[in-house]
Amino acid sequence: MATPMPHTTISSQTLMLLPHVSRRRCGGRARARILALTATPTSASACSFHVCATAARGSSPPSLFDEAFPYVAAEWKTIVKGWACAAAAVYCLSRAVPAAGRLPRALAACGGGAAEALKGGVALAGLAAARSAAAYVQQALLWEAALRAAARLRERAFEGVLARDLAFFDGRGGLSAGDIAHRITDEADDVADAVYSVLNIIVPTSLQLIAMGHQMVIINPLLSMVAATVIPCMWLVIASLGRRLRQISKEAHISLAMLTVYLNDVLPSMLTVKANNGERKEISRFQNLVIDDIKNNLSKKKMKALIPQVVRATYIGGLVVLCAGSIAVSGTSFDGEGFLSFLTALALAIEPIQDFGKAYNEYKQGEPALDRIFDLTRFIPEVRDKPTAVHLKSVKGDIKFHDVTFRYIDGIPPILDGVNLHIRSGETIAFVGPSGGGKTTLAKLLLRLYQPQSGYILLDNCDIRDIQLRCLRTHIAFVSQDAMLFSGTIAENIAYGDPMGAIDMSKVECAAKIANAEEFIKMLPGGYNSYVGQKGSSLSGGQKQRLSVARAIYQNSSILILDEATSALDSRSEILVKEALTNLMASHTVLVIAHRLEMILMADRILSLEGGKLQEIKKSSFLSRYSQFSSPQGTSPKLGKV
Ligand SMILES: Nc1ncnc2c1ncn2[C@@H]1O[C@H](COP(=O)(O)OP(=O)(O)OP(=O)(O)O)[C@@H](O)[C@H]1O
Repeated sequence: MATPMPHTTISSQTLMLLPHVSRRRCGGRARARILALTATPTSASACSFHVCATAARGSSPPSLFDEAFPYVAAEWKTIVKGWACAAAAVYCLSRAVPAAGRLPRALAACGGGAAEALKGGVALAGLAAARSAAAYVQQALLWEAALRAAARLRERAFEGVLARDLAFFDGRGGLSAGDIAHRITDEADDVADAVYSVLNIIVPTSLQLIAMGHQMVIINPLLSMVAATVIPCMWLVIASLGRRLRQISKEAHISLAMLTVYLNDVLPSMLTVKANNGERKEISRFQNLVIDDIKNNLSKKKMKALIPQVVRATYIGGLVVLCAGSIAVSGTSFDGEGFLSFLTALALAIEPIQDFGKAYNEYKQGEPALDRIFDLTRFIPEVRDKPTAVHLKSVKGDIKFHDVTFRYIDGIPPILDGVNLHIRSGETIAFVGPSGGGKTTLAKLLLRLYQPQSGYILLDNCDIRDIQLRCLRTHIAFVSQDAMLFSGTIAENIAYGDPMGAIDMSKVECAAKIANAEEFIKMLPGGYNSYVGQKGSSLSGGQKQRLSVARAIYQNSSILILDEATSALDSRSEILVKEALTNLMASHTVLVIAHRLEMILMADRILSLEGGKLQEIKKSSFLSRYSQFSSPQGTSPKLGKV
């Protein structure tokens, strides 16, 4: 007998798509709340390993820089090419500085040496053009690296979200779907901006600063020292304003995130809004959020506008100091040509200093976004694969629950209280009981969407914790009450279990036929290629349900769970689907959670789940107990929550 053990991997198979309503630029939410999250990688990427290894060691969490480094380092080839272009651009610039200083003399000598002046001008123009071209390629390459790094991070974050336990999506994870979508879309863009700025300052800006500083020192060391006093002043100003900008940016991020979350909530609920005349109320809620957003965003924009002005003012102040310095040293061998070259070099040195400031600010703005994205990946799921988990090629469908006790939240009575159950291979079991009795929960435990607090479940005498999650869920087809469909075509929805682009159309058509969906599909203009709209919004409840049944049939699993799978069907459709299910029941282990008498009577055994306890009901006593529900027309009566 298998014993309860901790588990190991992840499957995203059963997770629903996150609604995506997103806008550019959003960021922080209360950090304390976010830090409650945790995550583990599904892929063996270097980045994932790094984070997990640290988590496993129980050491202090890695710094943001450490976490982000592998994503950026993966783009090293593009970065090196970009930096090589930067070096070329700086080389052109350093050649242009003395050439600029010589130009006035060449122009003054125009009368006697026009060719000389032309040569100097052409050389300068050539250097400027070469510098522009190199700078352009440098920026394009560094942007490519930054965007690719952000895309990797985005993928990793989504992977992390899919690896989360289902409980995270039940609202106990502390994050709404809108917030998650926002982090993965908009905030990843903020991270790209920050990465670009940092890449840009590491080499191009530093090189330019060093090259121009070098030029200045060659021309006039004393004056260079005077000029150098301007740099720390500017840097102090930039740093202090940057800290303030980070705080303001965080507030702006929060207000924009709240707006996104709100839209994610309200847009999919339009039916309820309209049916309840909620439009005015929603407009005023939206306006309040917009006002908040404007206030915070405006503060951020003002600060961003203020910083260059302050930097410029410091720069001009510095130049005044420099002029005074130049007067003080006028007795030295500082000629006009040297002075012009010096000023050119100084002007070109100021540019990278300003870039340092901009990059610092960009990084400060991107920091909260980076933190929030990594928060999606910092966790270890409760339900995961053991390293020794096995893959079962096929299963017979023999299921045993041993003393299974489960509650969603600590401190409340268990939903399942020491449940023991043996379902033999090929059996059909109907689960009945009051609403909220725990029927769906029982099915979810079999799928390992949650972890029982005690007891264990065996599939073909193998503890389901010892079976790879992907494998387990491949052998169990689940038709949920919600008949969840995804944006996409009918064929894509039926063949959801297959990888993208690997749809077996003959299998799709066959599944649709068995599920009695073929008739309505053929009436659609695009047939199997018709789009179903967001969450299948263009289809009726019964049509969605038939597609869900078709999806389960397509999966061709040994175990079929039908959770009120026919509740939205009319009696004619129900009869047809019932016939199809009768055929499937002959060759599958079927768990039916049903409220319709006919569906219940199709089962070999009827089990009632109430107060956490399972009890078998004989068909005869079940029939006599509920005979009052029999429909006069002979169609399947709905029992309600029995
Ligand atoms: N994700 C969840 N988090 C917390 N409690 C939950 C969650 N899902 C279900 N519950 C609670 O667990 C209990 C059992 O729910 P379950 O969906 O299993 O009942 P059910 O018998 O299938 O009900 P119904 O027949 O109405 O579908 C209910 O009280 C429900 O409120």
